[in-house]
Amino acid sequence: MDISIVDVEVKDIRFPTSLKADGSDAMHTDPDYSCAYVILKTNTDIRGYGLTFTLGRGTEIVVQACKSLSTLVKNQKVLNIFNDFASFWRKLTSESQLRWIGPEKGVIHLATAAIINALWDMWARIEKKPVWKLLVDLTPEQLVSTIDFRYITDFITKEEAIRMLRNNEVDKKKREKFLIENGYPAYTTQIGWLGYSDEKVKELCKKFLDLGFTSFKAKVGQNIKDDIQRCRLIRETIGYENKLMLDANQVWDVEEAIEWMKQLKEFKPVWIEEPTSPDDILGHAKIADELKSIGIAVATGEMCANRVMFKQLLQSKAIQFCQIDSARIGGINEILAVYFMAKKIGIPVCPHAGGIGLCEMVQHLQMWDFISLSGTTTDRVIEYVDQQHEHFENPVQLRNACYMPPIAPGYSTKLKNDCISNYIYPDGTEWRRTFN
Ligand SMILES: C[C@H](O)[C@@H](O)[C@@H](O)[C@H](O)C(=O)O
Ligand SMILES: [Mg+2]
Repeated sequence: MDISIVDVEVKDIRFPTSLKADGSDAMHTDPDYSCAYVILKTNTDIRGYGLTFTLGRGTEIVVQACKSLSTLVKNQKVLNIFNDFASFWRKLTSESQLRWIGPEKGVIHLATAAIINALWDMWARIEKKPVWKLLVDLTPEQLVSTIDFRYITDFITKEEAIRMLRNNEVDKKKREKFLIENGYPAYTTQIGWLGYSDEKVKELCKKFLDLGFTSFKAKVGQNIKDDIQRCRLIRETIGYENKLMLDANQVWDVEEAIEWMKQLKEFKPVWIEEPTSPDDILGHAKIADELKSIGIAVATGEMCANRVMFKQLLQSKAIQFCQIDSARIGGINEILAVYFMAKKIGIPVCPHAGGIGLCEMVQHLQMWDFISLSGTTTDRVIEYVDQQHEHFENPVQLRNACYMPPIAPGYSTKLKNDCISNYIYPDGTEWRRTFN
């Protein structure tokens, strides 16, 4: 039947995570994990649920941006959108008045992600498949037709992307079976939030070792002495047979990043994440170049504005690990473009997750990548943080430190009704209690 979007609801959902320093890093010392949550209502029972991850006060601005963009979605026939998704995506990101406050970056692009994520959730619900399976089952032509290649054709073309998918079609079924049986490897950042005490860090390292984790990420960047002490503590607990990654969340200048990391080299971090401004492509390239000789790679992406920035980061070999974020750039359509570019240049994608709904979403994308595009998990892991999953109707499932493929239709983005009534800001029950 003809399904049309008749209404768009947008909600400001926040969790008081700063109270326990959950999620804290050198730059974001008191984050309240939050999201702008979008519900697309249709003339049928079918809905689409999407979100973008934000922090605290910023959420109200993203919510407003979602509302402004929603006029472009309202009264649309969903089949028209999905039959020519790239054109619809371009319409959303190119609206003549709204684009001025981007374009394709910042608040307006976060809002685009929330709406686009809701559309993919709806599409998967209509097809009665989880998003990863929807992506896997689309023909190469259909999948690539969802991507707007504007600004990246100098690096990758539609035809090349289709060819990449074709070349990998042979063993798709085998890989899907493998994934269903074994899941996809995860690493945890839970051990290393900057505001945690040493005792808590140690305790969490042990907890996640017991759960079978072999890769861990810790926050650094506020104070070198503390970093050395913290890294020593972590290495003493997890040993050198496990992997350690470090994350500075953009606090350093370029030279400072290089000097700081030289002082942490004895701890053998696999990568330093976000060593400097997310916009400084040449800066990242310089850091990567300088740290290569001491075996430390550079990773970034959670605040990379769009596919153009990713293109340049990849082209200039400024990163050795590409961290897509399901809520930062304009949703799945644009993220697929980044996966194709990363594949072309041979850089592994290790998604950023942890924030509200990010683990739930990125698992779908990385599973699609494994089955349909890269065909491997070598040098690839999905971030995992054990926070706020209980609020989702279909939360992530981990077994032996691996994400197990979601089964329920959709993008795993639907929040429970209770969660909304408790955490909607500022009137939710939990917030009223906190204020009192
Ligand atoms: C404020 C947030 O918790 C960030 O620190 C977090 O997303 C982090 O950069 C990460 O890589 O998980
Ligand atoms: Mg990070």
